[in-house]
Amino acid sequence: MWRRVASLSSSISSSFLAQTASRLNSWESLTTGIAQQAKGVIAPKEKTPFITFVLGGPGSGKGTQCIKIVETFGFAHLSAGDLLRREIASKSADGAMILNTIKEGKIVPSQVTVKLIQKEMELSDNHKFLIDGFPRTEENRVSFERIIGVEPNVVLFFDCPEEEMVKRVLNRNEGRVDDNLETIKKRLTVFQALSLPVINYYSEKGKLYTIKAIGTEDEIFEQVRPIFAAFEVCSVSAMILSIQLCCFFLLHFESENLTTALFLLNLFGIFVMFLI
Ligand SMILES: Nc1ncnc2c1ncn2[C@@H]1O[C@H](COP(=O)(O)OP(=O)(O)OP(=O)(O)O)[C@@H](O)[C@H]1O
Ligand SMILES: O=c1ccn([C@@H]2O[C@H](COP(=O)(O)O)[C@@H](O)[C@H]2O)c(=O)[nH]1
Ligand SMILES: [Mg+2]
Repeated sequence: MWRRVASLSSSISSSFLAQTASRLNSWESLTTGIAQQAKGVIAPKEKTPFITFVLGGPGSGKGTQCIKIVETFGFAHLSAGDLLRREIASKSADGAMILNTIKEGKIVPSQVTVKLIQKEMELSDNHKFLIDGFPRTEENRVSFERIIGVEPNVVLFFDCPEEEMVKRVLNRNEGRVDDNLETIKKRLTVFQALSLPVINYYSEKGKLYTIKAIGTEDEIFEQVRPIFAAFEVCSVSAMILSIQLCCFFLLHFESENLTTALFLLNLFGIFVMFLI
C-alpha cells in the first residue's frame, strides 16, 4: 500500500500540489511514528514510508551515527553493505560475485542491492527507514526509484577529510575484507567518481543535509539531531493545529454543515503546512 501512495506522489512531483503532498506525507509519516512509538504498537504497512539515505565516504561514520539516530528517533537501519555481507556469509548464488566486488572496492549491480533493500523494507514493521551507504551511484539511485517507487525525504551526507577516513577504516578492526590500504584507495576513487554525483543531485533537489563529520561521535550527532527533531516538531505542530481547527469548525457550524467544515479545515491545514 505504501508503494502505491508513494508512486502517486512522485508522479506529480513537479507541481505545487506534489510539494505540498510530499510535505504532508513526511509529517504524517513522522507523526504516526511518534504516536506509535509512544504506545508501543507496530506500524501497519499502509503508512507512507519516511526514507533517509545516509551517504559519505568509507569510514566517514555513517554506521556509527545511524545507531544513534535509531536510538533517538526510532528508525529501522538498513545498511546496504551489511545486507551484501550477509549474502556472502549465507553463501547465496550472488555471494562469490559480491565478495569479489567488495574486495575490489567496486559497486555491486543495482538490481542485487535494491532487491535486498526491498525485501528488508517489506519485512520491517517500521515505516521510517535509514538506508545506510546507498545509493552509491546514479544508476543505484534510478534503480531504487524505479523498483521501490519512492524518493527519499531526507539525504544525509557525512563530509569527512580523506586522511581521517583512512585512519578510521584502518583502525576499525572488524575483520572486513575491504579494510586495507589498497582497497580503501580504490573505494575513495569510486566515491569521488560515482557517489559524489548522487550527493550533488540531492543537493540540487534541496534534500541534502551536510554534516561536518569530524570531532567526537557525540559532537557529530549534535549536528544530526536537529534535522530529525525539526521534522518531528513540524508534524506535532500540524497535528495540534488540525485538532484545534477541527474543534473550532465543529462549534462554529454546530455540526449542521459538517462536510463543508471538514473541507475548509483540510484546505486550511494544507495551506498552513505548506507555509511551515
Ligand atoms: N567521530 C568519530 N571519531 C573517531 N572515530 C570514529 C568516529 N565515528 C566513527 N568512528 C570509528 O570509525 C570507524 C568507521 O566508522 P563507521 O563504520 O561508522 O563508518 P562508515 O561510514 O559506516 O564506513 P563504511 O562505509 O566503511 O561502512 C569505526 O571504527 C568507528 O568506530
Ligand atoms: O549499495 C552498496 C553498498 C555497498 N556496496 C559494496 O559494499 C562495500 C562496503 O559497503 P559499506 O557501506 O562501506 O559497508 C562497498 O565498498 C561496495 O563494494 C555496494 O556495492 N553497493
Ligand atoms: Mg558502514
